[in-house]
Amino acid sequence: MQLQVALDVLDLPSALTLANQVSEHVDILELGTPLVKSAGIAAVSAIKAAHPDKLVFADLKTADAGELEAGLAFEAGADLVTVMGTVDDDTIRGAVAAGRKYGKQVVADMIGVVDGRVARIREVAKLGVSFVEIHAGLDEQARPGYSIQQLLEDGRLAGVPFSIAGGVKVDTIGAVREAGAVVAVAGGAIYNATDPGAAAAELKKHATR
Ligand SMILES: O=C(CO)[C@H](O)[C@H](O)COP(=O)(O)O
Repeated sequence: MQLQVALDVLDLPSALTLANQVSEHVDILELGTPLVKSAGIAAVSAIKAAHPDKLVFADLKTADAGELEAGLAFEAGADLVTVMGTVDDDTIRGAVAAGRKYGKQVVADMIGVVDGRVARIREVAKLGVSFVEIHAGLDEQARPGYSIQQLLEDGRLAGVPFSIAGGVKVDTIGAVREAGAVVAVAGGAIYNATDPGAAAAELKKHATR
């Protein structure tokens, strides 16, 4: 299973610093949505230039004009982009068309889908995305009683390639791997750590065990 770090910081210098601290332990460097909104699409080019050996993931969370937005990120150097799993199928198809044009990958982000999630995961998988991100966002995670377990259960049931995002930590990443995820996404568990490099190394150990 690959490990993806979400660089959920708000400016490019902080993102470059964090990427330098963790890159040797991760497979995918994700520019979080707030970073792209704050620093712009040029931040994708800067991270790719600093880490050409890593996959760069632009978490655009595109909701419309899929081909146009995905194309912007691919043109800037992204290897993967996200499109929302809830949006019009043609938006997802458009992003996939851009992926084919650039030889890059599109990921459908299922944030906000709870009821009927397995059925929608199977539908979007048929639209040509590389994998589906089963995701509980930061707001959902903040609610009392949140557990990552339902994400894992839906991943097992869906029967298509999936990643998991939603507060992945050292004590849950083993279960993410056992559920069959192709990628585990970790943001807070890395960027909130006193030593982000050590935190990423520990997660990577559990991701590949
Ligand atoms: O996309 C995101 C929020 O929308 C985050 O980047 C993703 O949830 C990973 O961060 P964390 O591990 O802190 O949940």
